[in-house]
Amino acid sequence: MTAQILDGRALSTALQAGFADEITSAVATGLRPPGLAVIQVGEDPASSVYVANKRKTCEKIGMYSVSKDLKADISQAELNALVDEYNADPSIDGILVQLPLPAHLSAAEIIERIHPDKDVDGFHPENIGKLAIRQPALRPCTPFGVMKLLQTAKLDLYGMEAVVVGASNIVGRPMALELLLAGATVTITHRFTRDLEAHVRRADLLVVAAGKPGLVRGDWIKPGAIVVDVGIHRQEDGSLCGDVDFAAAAERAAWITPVPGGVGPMTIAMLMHNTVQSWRERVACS
Ligand SMILES: Nc1nc2c(c(=O)[nH]1)N[C@@H](CN(C=O)c1ccc(C(=O)N[C@@H](CCC(=O)O)C(=O)O)cc1)CN2
Ligand SMILES: [Mg+2]
Repeated sequence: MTAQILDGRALSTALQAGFADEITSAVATGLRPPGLAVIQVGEDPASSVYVANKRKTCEKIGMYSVSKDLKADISQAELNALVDEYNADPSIDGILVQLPLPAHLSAAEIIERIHPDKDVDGFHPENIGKLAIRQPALRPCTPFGVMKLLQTAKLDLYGMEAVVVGASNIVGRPMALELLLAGATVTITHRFTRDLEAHVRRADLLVVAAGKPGLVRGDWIKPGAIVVDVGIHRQEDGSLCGDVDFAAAAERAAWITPVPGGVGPMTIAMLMHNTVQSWRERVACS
């Protein structure tokens, strides 16, 4: 078997075209465009690539974006004050602080500081709580993007054995909540899981977000499974790879996401989705 590709790059491009049309039409009628504030602290090279992609995408679809590149030694109080400014700014619909932050800063504190209605990353406890109890919310972009990819491929997850590898606040945990909402039977594995291979072997749907290149071997994949790889690692030759041995996994899986071109571009598409959603609600109320 050779797996069909879940093409996140193509879907992201299509979604962006839809947002661009909506924004162009709204602006033509005199409405302001959606506004996104993108904050980066320090110069982590991978973060700089992602932040540049986010800013470029805003420009491409006609979204207003403000960029703040802050020195790595900025204080928590200064960062909080900047978020307060954007919380109060009526031209801004979404605020994102790129993670990870330097060690002296608290991600939890800054995430809670962002107004839940402008939390386009969907990381605020209010938004995560709403996701957990099936209320409408701004949803974390990576898991939301994975769901959009699966829905677009018309993959019905109802009753499936879903295994999520990794329990981070930004991917693994909200991913498990999304899959539960979609009717899957969900297992989350993590660093204390005793027999990862046994869990992976019984997965009809496997989502791997462990941050370890090549962690999941191709021969662990259940024949016919859906494999979603959230990992991104730059190799010595400059190429990118995921947490799953792609070539071997693609021999057994029915569907698989590539790295690059799978989940990464969907994260950006859903960030645009969330910002447009926040903007729609704000302009409708103004
Ligand atoms: N505030 C946030 N920080 C982080 C998030 C997040 O959603 N919000 N997620 C990750 C990084 N991330 C988004 O910020 C992200 C990762 C990867 C991509 C992407 O487009 N990847 C491309 C390859 C890009 C490359 O050349 O390196 C792909 O997979 O095709 C976008 C966003 C952690 N931090
Ligand atoms: Mg609210």
